[in-house]
Amino acid sequence: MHSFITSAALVATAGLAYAVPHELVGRSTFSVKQVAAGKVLKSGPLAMMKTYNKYAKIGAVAPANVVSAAAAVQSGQVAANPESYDESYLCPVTIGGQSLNLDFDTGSADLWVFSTLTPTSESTGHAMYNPSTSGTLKSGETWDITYGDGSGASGTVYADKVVVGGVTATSQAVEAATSVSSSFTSDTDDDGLLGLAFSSINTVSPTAQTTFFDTVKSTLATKLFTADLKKGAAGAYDFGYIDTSKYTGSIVYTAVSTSNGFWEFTAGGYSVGTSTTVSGSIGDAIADTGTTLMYLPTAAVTAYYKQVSSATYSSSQGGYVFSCTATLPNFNVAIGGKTFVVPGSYINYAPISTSQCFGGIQANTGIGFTIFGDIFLKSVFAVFDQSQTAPRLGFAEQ
Ligand SMILES: CNCc1ccc(Oc2cccnc2)o1
Repeated sequence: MHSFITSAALVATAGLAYAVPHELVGRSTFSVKQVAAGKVLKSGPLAMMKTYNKYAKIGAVAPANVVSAAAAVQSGQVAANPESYDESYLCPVTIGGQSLNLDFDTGSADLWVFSTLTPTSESTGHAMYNPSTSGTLKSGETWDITYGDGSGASGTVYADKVVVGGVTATSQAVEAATSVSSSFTSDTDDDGLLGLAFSSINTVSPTAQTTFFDTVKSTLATKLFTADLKKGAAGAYDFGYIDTSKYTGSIVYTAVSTSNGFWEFTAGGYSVGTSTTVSGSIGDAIADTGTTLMYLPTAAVTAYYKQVSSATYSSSQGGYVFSCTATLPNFNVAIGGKTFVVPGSYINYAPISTSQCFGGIQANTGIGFTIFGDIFLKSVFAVFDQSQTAPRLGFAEQ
């Protein structure tokens, strides 16, 4: 049981003079936020530091052990800056004190970067990690990754200090690229990826490495991170806490299966536009910040574009396209018993000609599961939560 009285008592026993907090003088009753018995908040030292800081002006000084205990508890926030058309979101990260912009990807588990080991013909225009400054080679370890869009990279592995929004991994596996595919070379905003899926799908061989989140999670105030992506504007990833100002209503949680290494869950019924007819269930899906679009079961895709008169499947473009002047219906999906709305305007992804636009909803044919990519995630506030006995996903309206 953690309560204000306890903290005040602690201040008293610490032999410190303290005035009765002014907001309590003369009051006979006050309420204190209770924490369920037995739920030990990792952020107890943080709470104490806040008390000491609050009364520093009247001389309260935190004992050294409280300072160090609080320092061991981390949390932080990093901006998620959209590329054009929100193709991906890039976040500033320092590696061995060197700054790179990385694509945070909840659909993969490798932290890899352009490096001084990448051929110049493949790395021109990118920030590069130089492992010789402070990196420690993980001898004999290599990596090789291929993504759903066919892009990929490979290389060798170092250990170095990685800082994300003030959260520090003192010895994080940093995968330095010795080869990258053309779509990475040409995307000069993107200096690599920071995987946030489960470490079971990390590609380093012979010794799989932990993701940045798995490396730091035991030091976080709460073992979770949140994604607050936005349409055409900077959002943020928060590590170690939930910022309640970033969403409206309540967060609903849904169970996660980790057997494929993804943040995999079961999405419920869907509907198109204002129609309330639930047209069946979406089913098995992953929450993937590293995928730009939504890839849904063909039945849902057909139902959606049936309501867009100019829509047609373009085999040359490899997806559904429609007139850029089309008024698109919302796409609604139930998760954890709550219906989330993807605004129709979010589903006009980008122009492909003077008159045709490419759909933000496409079919999951050949993928094997549904992907809720950035088109969905920028419509919600998402919680990637390992603070409970089993991992779970949380979603709220933003
Ligand atoms: C667009 N191709 C290059 C590129 C940027 C980010 C990624 O990585 C991906 C691609 C698809 C799914 N998940 C991560 O590839």
